[in-house]
Amino acid sequence: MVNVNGQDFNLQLVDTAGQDEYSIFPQSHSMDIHGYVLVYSVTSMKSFEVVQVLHDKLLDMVGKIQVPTVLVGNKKDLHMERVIKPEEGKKLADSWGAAFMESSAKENETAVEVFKRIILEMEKADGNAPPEEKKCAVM
Ligand SMILES: Nc1nc2c(ncn2[C@@H]2O[C@H](COP(=O)(O)OP(=O)(O)OP(=O)(O)O)[C@@H](O)[C@H]2O)c(=O)[nH]1
Repeated sequence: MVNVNGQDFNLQLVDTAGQDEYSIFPQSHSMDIHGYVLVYSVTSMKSFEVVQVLHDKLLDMVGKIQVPTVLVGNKKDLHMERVIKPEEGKKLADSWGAAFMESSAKENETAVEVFKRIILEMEKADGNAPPEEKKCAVM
């Protein structure tokens, strides 16, 4: 349960644990997903490339030019190992019309913030529909 602007949202999360950019989407094709959180590591160029492939695939899959998405650069605590600048992440997110933030799994706060941001993105896409149906699925 996440509270955004005084309203409670029941979030159902679908994790893609262990899948890569080649295997990820066919299995989840039929699921009712409202928003996507795409996470890369600021310490890995490869992961930054992978989220771009994933984003292309997911647009193909849903057949839309834009879906509610938050791009997250994780591991921002690893200052010495950083290879992707915040501006690069922001630029990519802007090109998708997505929200962008950096996070660290070591900070609870930023983890909660990710879920608040995706709810806001889903609400935006929904044109701030009336609050009858507030069940969301996030992948
Ligand atoms: N320092 C630091 N380490 C992190 C952070 N997030 C994840 N890790 C570490 O990175 C490793 C991989 O994390 P996972 O959560 O398994 O990554 P994943 O991409 O979900 O992996 P799969 O579920 O197998 O796809 C673990 O050792 C985590 O402890 C972070 O924000 N900071």
